[in-house]
Amino acid sequence: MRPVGSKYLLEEVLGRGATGTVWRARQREAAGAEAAVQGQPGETVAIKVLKEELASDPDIVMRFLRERSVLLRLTHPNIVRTRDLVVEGDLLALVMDLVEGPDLHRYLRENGPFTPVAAALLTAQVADALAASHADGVVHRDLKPANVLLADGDGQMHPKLTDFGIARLADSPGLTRTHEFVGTPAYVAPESAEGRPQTSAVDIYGAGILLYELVTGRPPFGGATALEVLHQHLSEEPRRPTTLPDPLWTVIERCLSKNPDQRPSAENLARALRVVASGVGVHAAPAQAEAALGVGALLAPDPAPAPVPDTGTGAPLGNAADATQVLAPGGGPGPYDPNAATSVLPSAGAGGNADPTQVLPHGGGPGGEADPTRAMPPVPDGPHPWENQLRAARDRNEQTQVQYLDPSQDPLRRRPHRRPSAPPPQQPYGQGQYGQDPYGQQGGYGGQAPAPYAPPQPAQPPRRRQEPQPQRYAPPPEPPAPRRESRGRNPNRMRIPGLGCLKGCLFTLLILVAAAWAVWELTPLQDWVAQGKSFWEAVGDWFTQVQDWVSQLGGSSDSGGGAGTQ
Ligand SMILES: Nc1ncnc2c1ncn2[C@@H]1O[C@H](COP(=O)(O)OP(=O)(O)OP(=O)(O)O)[C@@H](O)[C@H]1O
Repeated sequence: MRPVGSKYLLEEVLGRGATGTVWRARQREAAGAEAAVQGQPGETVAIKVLKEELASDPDIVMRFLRERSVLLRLTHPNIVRTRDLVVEGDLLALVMDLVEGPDLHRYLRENGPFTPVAAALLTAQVADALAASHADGVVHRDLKPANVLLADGDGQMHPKLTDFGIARLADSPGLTRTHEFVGTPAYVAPESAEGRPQTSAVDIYGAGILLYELVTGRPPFGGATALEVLHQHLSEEPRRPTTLPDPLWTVIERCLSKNPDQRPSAENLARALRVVASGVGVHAAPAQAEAALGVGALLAPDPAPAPVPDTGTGAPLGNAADATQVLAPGGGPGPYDPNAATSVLPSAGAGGNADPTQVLPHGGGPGGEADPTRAMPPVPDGPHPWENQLRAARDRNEQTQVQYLDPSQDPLRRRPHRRPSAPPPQQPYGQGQYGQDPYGQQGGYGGQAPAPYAPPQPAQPPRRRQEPQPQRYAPPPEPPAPRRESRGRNPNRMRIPGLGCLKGCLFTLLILVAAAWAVWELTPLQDWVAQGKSFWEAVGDWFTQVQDWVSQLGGSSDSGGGAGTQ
């Protein structure tokens, strides 16, 4: 067991991230007055011991100490409380409340996507945490499922947001100067990816991605390389899962607005998500369903987002998802592994020779010598290589001519097998699965299919109130394809020539006989013609007469012939 300061003993590793290792630890004695929570001897805590590279960077140590008061005062039921910060020699550690329970990334991986109601309620609590921190001027910038711990209590799981301090450490002047980023493309907001100024709106974007991932099992943007993913954040719209309730999609779309000024505040997001959760469930009353459909009205753009200081010129990619990303120096995109852990994105530093294996600046400039300029404030030195790479990628995209193509002229669309299959009919909201487990998991690991929705409530959900929706390109409707007439083929493939005709003749004969019988029996005809004989007797007589007549004809012709020859 290793001591941390004089107050804590590390017992067992709980997990490792890109910025450090988290330990289960025990308190030896009550912490000093500077700690937010003094604690009791024997109490169990979690301690994140930051990597040596961080701990040995004077900038980071300074920032760590400067942020102490901010981190220690951040208290909220949905935020993992930081109890103490320890700086000792080369050791930098955050003492936190120990959360017994998995993180959301692991939970999602093991249990599959959530129902819309459960996802909305869980994200609402994350938004509560963001609202509290934003009100305090703290922007997380590293929102991702791995940073949401699920505390187990009363058979329910309470999401708790953690790692608040880490993104702030990444703001270290040392980091910005050497152009190294801690972050993961899957959760990065477009403005962060472009190195534009960041505000609390980056957390709202992260919450939108998290919500999308909760209901589908994966974040909306993926790709073979980190650059590809970042590019999608900048220019692609997320694909809507077909069975997602309209109100939930409205929330996701607003959070994922490319323009940060269009995103709602965390407080409004939390409120909107609760309205959605109560309006799309199976037990929703008509008024609740109506309110959910009008959720867009609650998602007005945040008029005063909290600014993130010192961002805007090659700012760190503060948002990280669940993928460790290393971009090769010189801008070449490294391999993108969306299932790895948190990200460190070194890029070409001065001279373009950043070490892609280096997690964070170590000791100073290349070569490891201490950098004498380190204590100085960051100097913005032109656009960050990331910006250049992304702009170049975007320019390439813009050069691609996108022309309107008449769908009837589109050879692919005309091929029936290429026509996209008609989307399944949108089912009414309300999934009765919430409550199956604490968070209404849908089951099926990583399943892309969102939860099937229960049949409508007795009352039909009222019509959607018209919301000003962002304009999206909608291709002109295709002319309906002519219906193919069924050829009505007999499944019996053997064909007998003339069989159809013969059947027709026999059928006609049968009808004639039946008609004749009916006329004979039902009219006085039999009395007039055959002295009351029945139909069949009369027919038999006629048949005999015809037979006699034919044989007489034959006999007379024979006798005639014989006379001639005599
Ligand atoms: N307060 C805590 N209580 C219990 N477990 C924790 C606590 N904080 C973190 N953990 C666990 O420790 C592990 C590592 O955490 P850490 O924050 O280092 O990982 P990460 O979020 O994947 O990486 P990063 O450093 O990039 O944020 C995670 O699996 C997490 O569940």
